[in-house]
Amino acid sequence: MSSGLNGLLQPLAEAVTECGQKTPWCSGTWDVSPEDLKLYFDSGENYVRAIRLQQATENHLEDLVKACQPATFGVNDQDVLDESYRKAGKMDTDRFSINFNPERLGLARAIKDNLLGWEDDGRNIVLEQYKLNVYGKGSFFKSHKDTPRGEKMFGSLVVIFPTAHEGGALLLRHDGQETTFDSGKQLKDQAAGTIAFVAFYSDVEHEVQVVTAGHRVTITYNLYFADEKAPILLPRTANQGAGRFSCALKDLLANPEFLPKGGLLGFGLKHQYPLSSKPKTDIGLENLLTCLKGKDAMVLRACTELGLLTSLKIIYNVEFGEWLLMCDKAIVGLDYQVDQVLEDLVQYSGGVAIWGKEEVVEEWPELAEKFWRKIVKWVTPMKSMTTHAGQFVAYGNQAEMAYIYGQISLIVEVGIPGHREDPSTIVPFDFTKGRVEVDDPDLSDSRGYMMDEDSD
Ligand SMILES: O=C(O)CCC(=O)C(=O)O
Ligand SMILES: [Fe+2]
Repeated sequence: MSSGLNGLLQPLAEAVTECGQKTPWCSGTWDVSPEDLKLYFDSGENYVRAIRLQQATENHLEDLVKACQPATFGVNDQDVLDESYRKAGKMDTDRFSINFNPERLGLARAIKDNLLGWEDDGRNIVLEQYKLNVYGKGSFFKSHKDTPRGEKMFGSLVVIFPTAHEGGALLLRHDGQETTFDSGKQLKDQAAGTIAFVAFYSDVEHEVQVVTAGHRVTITYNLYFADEKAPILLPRTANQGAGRFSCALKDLLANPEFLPKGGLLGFGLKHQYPLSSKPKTDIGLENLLTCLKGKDAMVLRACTELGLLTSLKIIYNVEFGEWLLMCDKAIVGLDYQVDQVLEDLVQYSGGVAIWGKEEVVEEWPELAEKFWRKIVKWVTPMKSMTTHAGQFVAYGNQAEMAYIYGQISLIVEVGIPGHREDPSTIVPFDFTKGRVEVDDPDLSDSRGYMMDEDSD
């Protein structure tokens, strides 16, 4: 029976895979006027200096280096200066000023269109100037993810100014995809009034390779979704993949053999999203529905358009992989060493068990009877997290742990044939009636609550 269902889900799963081809970054060069490249900065000696970046000499740039402070980075909530991990100069926004404005120059618009695929969409993004950095000879920044600064933050923009440099390429990695952007080479043969830029989603791991000559001067921006009232911010451009997914889903819902008793479909999201890490906060995941990226947004849009009820959930892998628990919010601040973790989590988070390990369920059927309330059919592999905080070290560009990246799943409620958009028609799962339709999940992808943002 379950293999029949798996067979029916195959075209849907393939359609999602196909939509994932778009890269989670975009890059290029942009022409600007000489006036945009005039940088004013606090020399640290009670006067302000100005340099024209497009014609700055090595001496000018050395003055800029002297006015910078060594760049630190965040390891969990500690601000760390460690020049074996990050060697660069930084200047905070209150110490410099520049005419260059990505919104006025149309760069913000291009990023919205390219990274998010939001051409024709009236809604918007907001850029926040974050820091100026100077990477002189020997400077670098090892692999990290930019620290999330709120649910609405979805990415980063790095603008690289036309000062001659060699090395210092930016390496980007995400989910098996990888690219390198060598700004020194990109800018070398361009007119003096050209900048280079790279924008990427927040969960992209990246590193700056060693600068071997010259100075690489950058300004980084945090990218946010604008605060919109509309419930869903989604790409409007119907790309081919999205159309195919939508058709596959429509066909499936029309097929009476598909989930004859109704049920839950699960999509492990491709991207990670910022979750509040404040203990015992009651922040649900609904807000993140407006912040989905790339193909995650596409799946949500298609399901919503077909009238299906959707929600975001965190799947916790608890008690060393013995149970999977589906929760509406992130769980922070509980003592995870207690024996009764399953019961605690159900009580504090309103979670429900969606799977139990066979041996455990056989030994404690009363637990399964009490907690096992739902089953989920996964279209894209489930993304689960363990609740063991402190197991991983998070390397970010800032010491801040108000938000940490988490793995989230989209759950779609599918009613019985003819009433697909009515979740109340779903025949409740009853553990005592057997495990027939349950596949064992692949737990190999379970991650710690604090995501591992590897250091090498
Ligand atoms: O300069 C770059 O290309 C990236 C810098 C970076 O990753 C950061 O400041 O967090
Ligand atoms: Fe970064």
